[in-house]
Amino acid sequence: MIYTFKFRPYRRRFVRTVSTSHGKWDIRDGIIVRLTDESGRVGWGEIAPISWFGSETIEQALDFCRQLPAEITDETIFSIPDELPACQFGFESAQEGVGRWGNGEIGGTNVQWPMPNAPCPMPHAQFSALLPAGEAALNQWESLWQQGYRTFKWKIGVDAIANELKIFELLARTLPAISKLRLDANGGLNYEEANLWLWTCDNLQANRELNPEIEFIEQPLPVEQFPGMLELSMCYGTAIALDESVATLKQLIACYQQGWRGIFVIKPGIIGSPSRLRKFCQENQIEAVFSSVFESAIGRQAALQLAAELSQNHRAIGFGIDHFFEQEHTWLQSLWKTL
Ligand SMILES: O=C(O)CCC(=O)c1ccccc1C(=O)O
Ligand SMILES: [Mg+2]
Repeated sequence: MIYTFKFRPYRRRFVRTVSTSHGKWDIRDGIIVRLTDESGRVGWGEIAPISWFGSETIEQALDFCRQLPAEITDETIFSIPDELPACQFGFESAQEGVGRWGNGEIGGTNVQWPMPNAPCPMPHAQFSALLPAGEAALNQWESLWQQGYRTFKWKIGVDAIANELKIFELLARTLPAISKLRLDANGGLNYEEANLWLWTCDNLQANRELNPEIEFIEQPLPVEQFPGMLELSMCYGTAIALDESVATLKQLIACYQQGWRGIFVIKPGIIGSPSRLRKFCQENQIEAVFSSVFESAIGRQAALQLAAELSQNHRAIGFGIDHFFEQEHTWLQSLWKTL
């Protein structure tokens, strides 16, 4: 199959700054990809790298798109190197999506426009909502609760541990006991701090009827300290989820082979080839939690499709939708006009 290929870089500002142990993040840079097959059917894809997380940079992704010819084939798509995992995802999901996008009308013309024709592929999905870091979490959870969220994620390893433990205690006391809380350190703790967090969580779980369930701590230690996380996972009742350590499929397979049987956070947007992820998940039963990379509705559609196919558990998926960017719909429409 031959496809006409077009792409368009974008830049969007988050409604609220995202704070992690890596610092502040205000702007999401990405690339929208459009493939048109010989019969005129269109497929949309999104490349949304996070280089500090282990994917290629936006510049590398742009260089790759720029050197491609105006017509590409399946072979082009399936031979994108592993060094460009966000590109593998963007192109492969665009290719898989050819013909699956809805018709709409913009300015009186009928178009295959970049909105999914199916609603969310997970009608009964439970989504997790990201709380703001620090004390702001204490004022924010309630409006998210009213929107229907029951699982929350709070970033730790951003401020001094003593301050965060105080806020955590307040947060745990305020959140309804039927809610779930995930803590995400983004690799920002040292071994002692990770022990202290896990110990605190275990203690809190001794009073389960009074407190929310602490579902897991995500990536407590830096990627290089895999043995430390393996050890910690055997010492506490509170679970550990690997995230940065399993950013790409190659890393995920390496952690699995080194004996990790805890939770794997899968960010489809940067993991690499969706078809190879599918194959791995079908051959190996892993406990996966799917999560966003703050992509637009285009990348989200493909990521949720994969989550629907591959997650075989009760865990909420980390796509706090509709509160990261403003005016998604308008943005998508204007984007269509330029492609
Ligand atoms: O996983 C979620 O619940 C939301 C997404 C999220 O936290 C995230 C989004 C972009 C980059 C890194 C991360 C992260 O999990 O560390
Ligand atoms: Mg994380």
